[in-house]
Amino acid sequence: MSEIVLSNITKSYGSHLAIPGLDLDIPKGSFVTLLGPSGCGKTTTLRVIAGLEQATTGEVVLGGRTVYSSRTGVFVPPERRGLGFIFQSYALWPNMKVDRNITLALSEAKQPAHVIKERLSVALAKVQLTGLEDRYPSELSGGQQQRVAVARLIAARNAILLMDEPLSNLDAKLRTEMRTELKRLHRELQATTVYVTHDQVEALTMSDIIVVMKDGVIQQQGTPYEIYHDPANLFVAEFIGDPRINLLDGTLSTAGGERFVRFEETDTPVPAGLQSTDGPVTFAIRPENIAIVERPGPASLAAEVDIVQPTGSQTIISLSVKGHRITALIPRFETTLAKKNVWIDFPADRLTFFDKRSGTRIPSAKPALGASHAA
Ligand SMILES: Nc1ncnc2c1ncn2[C@@H]1O[C@H](COP(=O)(O)OP(=O)(O)OP(=O)(O)O)[C@@H](O)[C@H]1O
Repeated sequence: MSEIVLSNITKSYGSHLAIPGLDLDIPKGSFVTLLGPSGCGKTTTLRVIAGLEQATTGEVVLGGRTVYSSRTGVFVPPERRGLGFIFQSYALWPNMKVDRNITLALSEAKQPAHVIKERLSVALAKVQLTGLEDRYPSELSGGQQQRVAVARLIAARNAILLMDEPLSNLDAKLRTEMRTELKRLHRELQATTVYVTHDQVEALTMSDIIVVMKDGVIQQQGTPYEIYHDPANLFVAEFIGDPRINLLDGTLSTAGGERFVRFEETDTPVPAGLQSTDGPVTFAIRPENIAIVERPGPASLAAEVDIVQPTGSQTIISLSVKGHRITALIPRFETTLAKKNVWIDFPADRLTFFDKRSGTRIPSAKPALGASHAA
């Protein structure tokens, strides 16, 4: 069942059309992330759902209730939409202590005192702030302030939670911890959550569904697996993944009933059923799918290792193949390969093909990668 439905939403700021026409259907209880580069319209979309921004045209339905319709003139203000939100700045009241910050909405909603007390103590315990309820926000660290904002969401028990880059002000370690906390929070509250970020790791680690946006237009909507392994176009392929996906120009050809992609005079088999005629094509391979081999096979390419960057459990290897820069990622700590000549293979079932002109993914009969997805 859908909890949030946006239909044909447009949003203009003066003559600037930030959202040219957006349809989005968010299932009840899901964690959906709006992901994209700065200025792609993520925050605007979230603010339209919240009612902090009024769309120029379209319709917003929350939990079956129309809260905005340009056709009928309905506009329900944010405080009556039954939402909880956390924004980049945690928006705590500086003049109120932690307990009041957490329970303000409950007392305004005239909840009985015993309910407020119980929800406060549960929320404080969940974010591990018990004992700090008498402090003012200025007496807390950034991470603790963040957790107060989370505690407020826990206490409010809204059916819909909206979060706009809530972790962006935190240091890397705390961000990783809070990611886990927010994911746990979502599992426990089962609230429909819309999360805005430009950080692909946050999107991949936390979401049920990722919506990738560019210039106010949805490029792809899918599970993290689909977005990572089956990008709909070159924009999505390049935006997701660190180190970035390798994009190469080749030529599709057919010989003896077999299909190949020719790249630097080497023919690599392509996935079965690739729906494209012979000719120029862009193909992509993720760094972790490049095989560095000791003995060349018929489709191996000679490469020179340029830079080797161990990151701990993995090593990023920058290679050069006849002047083309190619990045490989190997699952171990490696320091001995620098400046060596090696061979690399592109496994056929790991190649993704894109139309050179439109940048759209070319479908194939490629089987799903890896069994872990199905598990
Ligand atoms: N109040 C405003 N007045 C004019 N233009 C605006 C306003 N708010 C947003 N925009 C424009 O609308 C577009 C979408 O902005 P939005 O803030 O939604 O992007 P975003 O993807 O959330 O970016 P960021 O990651 O930088 O926050 C941008 O081009 C932005 O400049």
